[in-house]
Amino acid sequence: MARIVFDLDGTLIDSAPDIHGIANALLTADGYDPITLEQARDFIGNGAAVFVQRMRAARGIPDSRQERMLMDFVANYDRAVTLTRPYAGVEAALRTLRGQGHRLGICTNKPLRATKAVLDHLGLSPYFETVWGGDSLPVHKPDPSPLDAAFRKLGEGPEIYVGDSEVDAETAQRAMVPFLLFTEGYRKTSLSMIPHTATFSAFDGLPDLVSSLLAEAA
Ligand SMILES: O=C(O)COP(=O)(O)O
Ligand SMILES: [Mg+2]
Repeated sequence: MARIVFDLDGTLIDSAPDIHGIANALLTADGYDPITLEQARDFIGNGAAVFVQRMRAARGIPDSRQERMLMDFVANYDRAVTLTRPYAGVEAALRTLRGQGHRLGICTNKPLRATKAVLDHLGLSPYFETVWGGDSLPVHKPDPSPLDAAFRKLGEGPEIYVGDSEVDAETAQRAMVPFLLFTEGYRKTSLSMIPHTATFSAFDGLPDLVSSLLAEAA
């Protein structure tokens, strides 16, 4: 049985529409033009503070506004769940993996409260024994500490990290764990630029991919 840890945004859930919504509420309240959904998607992956920095850069908003905008962004984040959907086949894949005895966790750069709120809203919380957010520790991905911590909580057994981005690939490398790259998320570069053990484009293929990876390693 393996310990399998998942990234969240762009991996298990398509959350960009909700994050786009909070971003534009902040921008328009201050008289700035909204950003596009593509921009919002591109800004996700390094946590809330970097998202707000990238959003400000796109609209020429001075650094002095960072702290206030980040506070407002995070304050609205827990309620930003209504437009978010799991990718096709996610829940069935999680159920299968759990049924096979694997132990599952989350390691995301999303703030922990917002992470728990969206997992609860989508009914996905029961699948995960441990959840680590971007603010669970003083450091976040690509620092491997939260990923290491998630694996420690899941006990013993082979480790696998599943994610969608350059940040996740670097985190897995630094933690020295195999990395499965979901190709349909929010990555910014081509697959060949992102170190990975294997890729997958649909969740119905994930349980078999995990089985073959574990068989190879055995
Ligand atoms: O950047 C974020 O806030 C979250 O992104 P992640 O779930 O892909 O780590
Ligand atoms: Mg991601």
